[in-house]
Amino acid sequence: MTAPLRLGTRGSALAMAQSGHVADALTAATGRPVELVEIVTTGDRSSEPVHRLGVGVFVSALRDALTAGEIDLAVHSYKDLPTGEYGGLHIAAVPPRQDPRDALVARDGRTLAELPSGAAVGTGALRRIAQLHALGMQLTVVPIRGNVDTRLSRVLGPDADLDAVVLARAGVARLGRTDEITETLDPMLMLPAPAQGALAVECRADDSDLVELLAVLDHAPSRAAVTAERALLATLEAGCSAPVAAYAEVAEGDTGEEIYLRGAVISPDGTRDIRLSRTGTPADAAEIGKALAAELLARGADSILGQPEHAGPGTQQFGSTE
Ligand SMILES: NCc1[nH]cc(CCC(=O)O)c1CC(=O)O
Repeated sequence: MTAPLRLGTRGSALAMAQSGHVADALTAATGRPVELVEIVTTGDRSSEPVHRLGVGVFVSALRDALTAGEIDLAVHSYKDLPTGEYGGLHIAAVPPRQDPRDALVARDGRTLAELPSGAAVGTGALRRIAQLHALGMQLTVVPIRGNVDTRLSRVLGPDADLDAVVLARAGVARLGRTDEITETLDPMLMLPAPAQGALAVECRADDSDLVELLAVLDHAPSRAAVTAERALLATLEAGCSAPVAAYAEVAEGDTGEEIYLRGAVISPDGTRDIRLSRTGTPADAAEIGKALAAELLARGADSILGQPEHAGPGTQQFGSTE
């Protein structure tokens, strides 16, 4: 009998759901048994706000375990991965992406437009804070952190203290709680984070049998979309944590597959808001992302990104602040 593949995962409900989903898909496609191995990360142990820690802390323990050979593969929320290359590891599959949009969970089933003036809306990511401010509504934006259940309890629990929270629809869906969503936010208003809703299945680059095996889980349109969004982020990043949003859609056009990429850079107070888009073919995903980033910079994104007060200590080496 073949030894089970060891899939390293964080212990959070979200990570377990994602890892379990990939493990099942892999077994279904290849017949190989997969065992989940829980890895505790620095991020799980800390109570610091995520925008200070950088989400890279959730990732590095899994990558260390992969490098050390303690596990064979790891499943990450793609948007949590730093944009830089990680030596010796390879993203062998990007499975079909979930709905990448953000979601509102509000009291009394309210939508964004129905929130009362002064409503307290909780969210963690600077990207969401900035876009909530940019709406120009009379909202009180409250920075929050914690896992998806904790954030939902700020609205739904017995100790609820907020009128609404904004979070990734995919995370809520993976926990089976889509019924709690009162509005899925239009990307025109709330452009998602680069790679939101996508997973990355990673293994050692020299584990060629596994690289080949995991390819069955790869979904080309999802990979192209994520490639465009992350190329945009990487180009803009330059060691800064200002709010960057990007969303690529891949669809069948008149002349074959087309990719439509939207990108935005918004100042945290919402007063400066630069949004642009670009289309092309999925094969050119990375170039489209870089080109759109360059256009954003040319339209003034550099002056938003360059403001040092937006780069918290310790955030330099981490891409996403989601
Ligand atoms: N911020 C952390 C995080 N990382 C991945 C997800 C779930 C959604 C996804 O896979 O993109 C979430 C929760 C959220 O942003 O609400």
